[in-house]
Amino acid sequence: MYKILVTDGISDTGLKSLFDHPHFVVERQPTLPTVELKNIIGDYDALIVRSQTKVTEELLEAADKLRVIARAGVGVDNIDVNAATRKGIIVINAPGANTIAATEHTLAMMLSLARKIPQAHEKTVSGIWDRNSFKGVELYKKTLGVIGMGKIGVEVAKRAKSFGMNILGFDPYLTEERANKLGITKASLDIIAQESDFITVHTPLTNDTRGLINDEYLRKTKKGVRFVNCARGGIIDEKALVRAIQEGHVAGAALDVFEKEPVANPELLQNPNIIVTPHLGASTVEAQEKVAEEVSAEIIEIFEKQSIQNAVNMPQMSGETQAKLQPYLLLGDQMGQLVVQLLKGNAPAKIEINYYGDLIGEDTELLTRTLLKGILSYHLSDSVNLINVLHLLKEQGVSYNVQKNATNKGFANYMELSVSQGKDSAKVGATVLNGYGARIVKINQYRIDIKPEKHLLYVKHQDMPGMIGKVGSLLGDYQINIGTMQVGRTTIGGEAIMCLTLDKKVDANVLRALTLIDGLNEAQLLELASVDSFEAGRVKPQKVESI
Ligand SMILES: NC(=O)C1=CN([C@@H]2O[C@H](COP(=O)(O)OP(=O)(O)OC[C@H]3O[C@@H](n4cnc5c(N)ncnc54)[C@H](O)[C@@H]3O)[C@@H](O)[C@H]2O)C=CC1
Ligand SMILES: O=C(O)C(=O)COP(=O)(O)O
Repeated sequence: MYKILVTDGISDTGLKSLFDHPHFVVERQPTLPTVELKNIIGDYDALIVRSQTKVTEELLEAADKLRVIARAGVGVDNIDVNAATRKGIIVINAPGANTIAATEHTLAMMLSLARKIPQAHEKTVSGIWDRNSFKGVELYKKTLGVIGMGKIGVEVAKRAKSFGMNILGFDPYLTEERANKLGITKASLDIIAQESDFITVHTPLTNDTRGLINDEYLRKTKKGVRFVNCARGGIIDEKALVRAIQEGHVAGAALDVFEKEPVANPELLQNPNIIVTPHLGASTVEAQEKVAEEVSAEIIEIFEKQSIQNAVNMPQMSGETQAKLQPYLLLGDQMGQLVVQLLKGNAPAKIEINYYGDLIGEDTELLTRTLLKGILSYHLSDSVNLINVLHLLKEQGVSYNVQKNATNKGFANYMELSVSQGKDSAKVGATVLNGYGARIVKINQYRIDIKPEKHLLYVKHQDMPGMIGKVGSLLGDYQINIGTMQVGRTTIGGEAIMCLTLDKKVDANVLRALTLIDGLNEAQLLELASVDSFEAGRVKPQKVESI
């Protein structure tokens, strides 16, 4: 049973799939301060929040079971994503689910700003019929600068066009071609400043966008410009904005979001040219159902199927790519486990991953993380997962390098994983054979062909007659059934290897007895996590014995 904690006001209808699911228990704590949240967070497997709950590093320190933080919305600036990543916690959001709500709110704010609707409403309900103080301006034929042409920016631009506005768009990802298709003009920030009558921001709050609209930028803007911010407080520097409005350079602003929420700054709240709403951009019935539905569905997928769609701290990839990579993921994890065991207890200092064949055309980031996790999980156990593996690798000072090779290794697809520590090194090569499944086809310098199974016996011996029989009969004496056996050698009569799949684990006595066979130099038991225990996030390999 997985326990889900829901803080902030999240739609019951949207959470229905979780409420109805037999494997999940949902508990609500909508108003708990962070300090108290810290006392209970240790009990939960997943946390669902909106923008109000601050998911800090301190809170996460107490979150020992937490595997998923779900943001029922878009912006994750209230979540310490780095701290979550270090702890191996997946952070997901619901991109797109509130796009229309935020878009419509932006348009509502722009129209309200242009026609002073909130000010006029307030006066009218107070009993004063004032038809002189609220002369507005039209949007028609005005220029709107849209900074951040992502999902919301684009929808705002489309709707503003229907008001007869001329649109200038700025976004590092906006191409000329896309701008033409949207019927807008791709512009620089400076051109937007010089030409816009209205400027609306739709970027996330990042180090780059904090204070993007500051004193210096405001000085470049056209006199009488009006600003809308329904994205994040802090993108427009509030002090600079108030100054520019007081000086009469900026005509007004409509703000839904603030540097500090709830907003208390009287300079903003009492300025007659600034209209405000309390972070309502996503607050529609439809958007709230949709964000909650999306994160609920994803939480179920993550816990039940280990499939992740919208993680902000994991590589994003299409369903098609995920499906293509699926057969390689378990194999990749097993290769990692195998190669580190071949280093005999040493932790690798360097890791080399090489992809060949069909794999070079794929987005292999997830596969790379899986291979690396397989390696690290041997020493770090289940504290390592696909989320924190790169961070842990860095922390351990292990370097890794990935190469995609155009050369062919004789297989339609092939991956090779090499690890080294000082003068010790180990290598495992593997492929997925169409119709036959995963195969380990190389161990160190030896070519072999084995299906990865839970218990493997790796033997180094002299290449001479009778060795296979001796190993086979000794294992038989101990009632150990052999599934498959493969031998490999590089020169006749030189050192050779045997790799056997066994039906059960062999103990140290058997390994010792094997090394007493004349000509047998080394026997090592290799253990792989079974298919059943493979989860995208966690694999628990056993430590190996080797003689
Ligand atoms: N007021 C509210 O209740 C809501 C606020 N939001 C906020 O709106 C913002 C935009 O959301 P979406 O459009 O869904 O996100 P999105 O990810 O689709 O778009 C963001 C765009 O900003 C662009 N960008 C990033 N840095 C930039 C920079 N320095 N200059 C120009 N563009 C830059 C990105 O390239 C991207 O295209 C987010 O901050 C989100 O949190 C979203 C929903 C509701
Ligand atoms: O989705 C976003 O980024 C929002 O800002 C919406 O915030 P909320 O979920 O309404 O607290």
